Amino acid sequence: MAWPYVADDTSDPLLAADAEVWQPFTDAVRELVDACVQSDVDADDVRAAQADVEAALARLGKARLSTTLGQSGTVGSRRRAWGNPVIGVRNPIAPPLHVDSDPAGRAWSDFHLGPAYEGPPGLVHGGVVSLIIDQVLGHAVGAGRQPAMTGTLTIRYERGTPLGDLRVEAWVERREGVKIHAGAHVLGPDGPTAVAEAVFIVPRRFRDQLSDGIGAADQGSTQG
Ligand SMILES: CCCCCCCC(=O)SCCNC(=O)CCNC(=O)[C@H](O)C(C)(C)COP(=O)(O)OP(=O)(O)OC[C@H]1O[C@@H](n2cnc3c(N)ncnc32)[C@H](O)[C@@H]1OP(=O)(O)O
Repeated sequence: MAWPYVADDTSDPLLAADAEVWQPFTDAVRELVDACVQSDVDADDVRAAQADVEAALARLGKARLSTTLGQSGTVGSRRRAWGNPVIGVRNPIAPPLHVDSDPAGRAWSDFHLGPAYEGPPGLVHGGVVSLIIDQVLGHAVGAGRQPAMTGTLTIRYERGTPLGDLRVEAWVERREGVKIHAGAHVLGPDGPTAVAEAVFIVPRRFRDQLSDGIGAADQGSTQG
């Protein structure tokens, strides 16, 4: 089965101009989400703000994309990730994370999670921890330029992850044919809060793209 991408030949300057428009808007909506969980104004102000939001929704609803953002670009298009819930330029649900990676199969990000991500009191929701780990593992595995999807993700929550400034690190451990074994952890002020093991799988539909050598076990390297 082919990926459901629609051809997107938007030029880089047009993409950059589009990002300049959407980035500040998305930041403002993210602040709106924060205000939604933190504001302590009275009922009249809440109702007035609701009317303002509904007016904005009417304006934005005048035109809609015919596909999701992820489906709207070719494989190389940066716009594909704009709707991503961890890193997306156009997704206010995303914290967002800026993820760095290197070709050796490591990825990392320093990020901040506020009250919109709370699970237990003062702590990050476990599903959000998992979301972030999965994404950054994807960057570590993807740094080897290998299309692969999370097959199995196991997380041990060592202790609560406090809201605030955090770091996530992920790394490829080894390859076994179409399986890529990887690890990750989230670091809080007092050390690791969650530790993960994952198996990524090169999907059947991408296997004909396997470069020579990846088919054999290749311990400790993401280079293919
Ligand atoms: C920019 C970065 C973005 C990153 C985003 C973060 C990454 C993600 O969240 S991806 C989304 C979440 N993951 C998914 O939706 C995956 C859903 N699952 C699938 O699509 C498929 O089951 C898939 C691709 C994992 C495997 O399917 P398929 O390619 O048909 O595998 P298949 O040929 O049956 O099996 C190949 C090998 O993998 C193993 N395997 C298959 N599925 C799994 C699995 N889920 N876990 C572990 N091993 C598996 C098989 O046992 C087999 O091993 P062996 O060769 O030793 O017998």
